[in-house]
Order: sequence, then structure tokens, then C-alpha cells
Amino acid sequence: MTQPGKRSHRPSRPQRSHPPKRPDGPARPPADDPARRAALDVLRAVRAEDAYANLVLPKLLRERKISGRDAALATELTYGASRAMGLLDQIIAECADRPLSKIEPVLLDALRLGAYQLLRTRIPSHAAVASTVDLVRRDLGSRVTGFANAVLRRVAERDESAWLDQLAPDAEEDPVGHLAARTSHPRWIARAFADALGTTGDELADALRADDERPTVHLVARPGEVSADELAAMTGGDPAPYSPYGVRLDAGAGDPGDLEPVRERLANVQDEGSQLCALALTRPEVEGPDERWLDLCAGPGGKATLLGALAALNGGTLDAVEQAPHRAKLVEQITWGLPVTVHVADGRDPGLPGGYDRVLVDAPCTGLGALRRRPEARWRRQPGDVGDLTKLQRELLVSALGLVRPGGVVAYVVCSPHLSETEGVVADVVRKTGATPIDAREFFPGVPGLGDGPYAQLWPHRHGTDAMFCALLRR
Ligand SMILES: C[S@@+](CC[C@H](N)C(=O)[O-])C[C@H]1O[C@@H](n2cnc3c(N)ncnc32)[C@H](O)[C@@H]1O
Repeated sequence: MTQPGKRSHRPSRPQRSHPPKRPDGPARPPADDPARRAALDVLRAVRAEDAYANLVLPKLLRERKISGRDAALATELTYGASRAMGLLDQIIAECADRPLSKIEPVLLDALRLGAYQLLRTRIPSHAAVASTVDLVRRDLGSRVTGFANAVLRRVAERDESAWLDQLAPDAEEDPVGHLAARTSHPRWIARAFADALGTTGDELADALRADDERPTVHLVARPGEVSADELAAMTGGDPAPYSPYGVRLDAGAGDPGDLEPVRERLANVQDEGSQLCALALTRPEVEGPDERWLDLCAGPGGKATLLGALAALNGGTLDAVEQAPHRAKLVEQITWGLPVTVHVADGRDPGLPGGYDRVLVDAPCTGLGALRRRPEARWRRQPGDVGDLTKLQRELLVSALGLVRPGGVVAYVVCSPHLSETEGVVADVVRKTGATPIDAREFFPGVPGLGDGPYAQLWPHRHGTDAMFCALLRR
């Protein structure tokens, strides 16, 4: 696991033997503690099965019929502890009498939950400690409850800010490491953001902080079915600031899949940044026919649906390629009724005839631009992932340029601001193929702050979207 940088000295052991008492709040958590149990089970699934917290948790809450305040607490603890894992581990390592690698994984999960409650919630310290010890007792028996109790009491000796004063690198000497620790990001991700933003100053802090905010849900109105204004009126949301099809819902608006317009296929859930990148592909002029479009990495089908609906309005068609069969099925389901043909194939050599007027490459990437949606992703991703992905990204983009007709347009899109995945890939392919970059920013009308061009980079802290990157190339 990548951890924020830290100083080498160990702190003196905390002196107090009891966590600070707070008069408010319950003395002990309820004996049956469905919220914390659910949070622990999700952390375990994320660690042991490479599961995604944002998929496992809602399912588990439904199955166990956990709702209301318990569901809210389970969500806060699961997502919060997942996001802060690197920092929590550093603090636990300082407080334990053995290295993290020698702590049973389930016990470590429980300690993370306990430490999160102590440092980042208003739950009284004694309740946070007691509830964690109860979880540990139920899962592992009494043999390790003393250890869990002792570690958490030490964690409770300081608040988060005091721990950070001790553990975070010095702001002057190592500004990126300092901000990484303060915002609970791995250092390499903070570095990648700094490189893309061109600063290690205040804007880097804003970008990293925005990653910890829960994103609001964005909907896309299906072109030809309903307008953004109508969709906003139907859902109680607001028309989005940039996408003509977008609607932003209030935070906590519930499960958007339950909304009637979504059930009736008038709208889909889609980040406004994704909408803007798909739309950018459709906007540059092409001479001659403009009716055959291709999406080379289509699963699960968000952009294919928007492009398919726009193609339908113009009498065109969309071929959608996806390598993973189960994801191709999702594309089929979501684009049902649209002029979209799904092909299960490798986009690097999909066996299609070519000559397309417009091609989208929404390439597999590190997803560093959507970390706020996947709480555990920042700790799961490793710097070594970038090399393999950029090779695949280059190959897919070269393939797209072979499939588009002369004069046609290719959009290269990734949900990452990492310069190797963005400008690095495009520069390499432009050199190799002689494709001509178009200034993509022109095709994001009304959107400020997209960077120095010719590419467009969106950011959560600037635009309230995922950090999507879009390059437009003409063959
Ligand atoms: C970023 S996602 C695409 C998201 C999609 N465009 C949307 O808007 O819903 C990348 C997709 O590419 C697929 N993929 C990975 N390698 C591929 C390849 N060699 N050929 C085609 N698809 C591939 C992945 O399975 C994944 O579904």
C-alpha cells in the first residue's frame, strides 16, 4: 500500500490510559450494531476480494434491510475509512506494538474503522473504542480485544490535526508530500495532480480536497426524448451549467436508479464531464457524410447511449465495441431501441471495415479523475499501473485513427489528469501517425478553465465534474 511520506522518528507513547471522556452520546453502541458490522464487512470485501465499496455497500444495505440512520452511519464509516486508509494506517502503525503486516487483516480493518470514528466523526471516543472492540470480539474472539483496545486508546490521545503535525512532511521542504498527507492521498497521485495543474500551491490543495467530497449525481436527458429543463422539473434537480442535456441532483437525492425518467429510459446517470467529452466528438465540422460513428471502448455504455441518441436524430448509426462480454451486454441493454450495434471485440483490432466519420476512444485508464466516486481506488491503484495502461491507450488510439476516414474526427478521452495518460499518449500517437490535433476547448462552449490547449482538461474543483481529459484529432 502506498502511504503518504512521513518523518522517521516515533512519537513517545501516549501517557493517558483512558480515552478522553465526552459527556454526550451513548456510553456504548447498541449490542446489535448493524451499521458498523456492515462497514466492516464491506472493508473486508474490498480488501480480500478486490470489491468496490460503492457497489458492495448498497447491495449489503438492501439485503440486510438497513436503512435510515444506520444506513447513513454505515455509508459514512465505509467511505470515510476507505478514503482515509493511508493516513489511518500510518497512525495505527505508530500506536501498535507490531508492524501492520503482523496484524490480522480483519483486525486491521476493524482498527481502521475505529480510528476513523475517533479522528473524523463526532462519535464519542469511548463509544468508538467500545464498538470496535465489540466487533473484534464477535469476529475474532477475546484474544485480541486487549490489543484493539490499547491501539485505539493511543489513537484517541491526539486529534487528526495533531497526528498530522507529527506525521506529515514539512510544507516548505516537501509541499506535495505535505498536501498528500493532509488530504489523505498517496504521494504519487498528489504529484500527478500537481504536474497536471502546474502548481504545488493552493490550487493543488483545492483539487485534492475536492476528491474527498461526495459528488452530486448528474443525469443526462436522452436527446429527442426530453429536454434538460423538463428532466430538471421531473426530478427536482437543476439544469447543469455546461451540458445542454445535463441535470444536477441535490446531494442525498436517493438512488437515482429509482427515478421515473431513468426507469422509463428518458434519462441516464452520467457525469456532466462525460457528457461534454462525448458531445465534443460530435461538434467539429466534417466534410461530406456524417452518419457512421464508432465507440471503441463502449462498456458500460454511458457515452454510447448519448452518441446513439444523437446519431438517431441525424439518421446515423453507432457501432459500439467492447472487449469484456458482460460489459458489452450492459451496452446492449442501455442502448436498446437506439441505432447502436454492439460488437464484442478488442478495439485494437476489432475486425470492422473502417471509414467511420467520427470515432470515440474512451480508453481504460487509472481513473484518477474519478477518485471521489470510488473511495478505495486511490489506495488500490499503483504507479506501476500507468505504464501498462498507456501502452494500451496508445494502441487503441492508433487503431481509432486507422478506422476513421480521412477528414474524420477522433476523440481520445480518459478519466484521469495524469500527464502520461493524457498529453503523453496523444503526443506520441500524433508523432507516429501524423494526425492533426484540433483545439478541443472550442468544442466545450461556455466552459472556462480547460487549460492551455489544444486539449481540454476538466476538474472537480473547477467544474464540479470528474477530471476528464479530451483530445480531438483529425485524420
Ligand atoms: C473507461 S471505460 C469506457 C466507458 C464508456 N465509454 C462509458 O461511457 O460508459 C473503458 C472500457 O474499455 C473496455 N476495454 C478495455 N480494453 C479494451 C480493448 N482492448 N478493446 C475494447 N474495449 C476495451 C473496458 O472493459 C471498459 O469497459
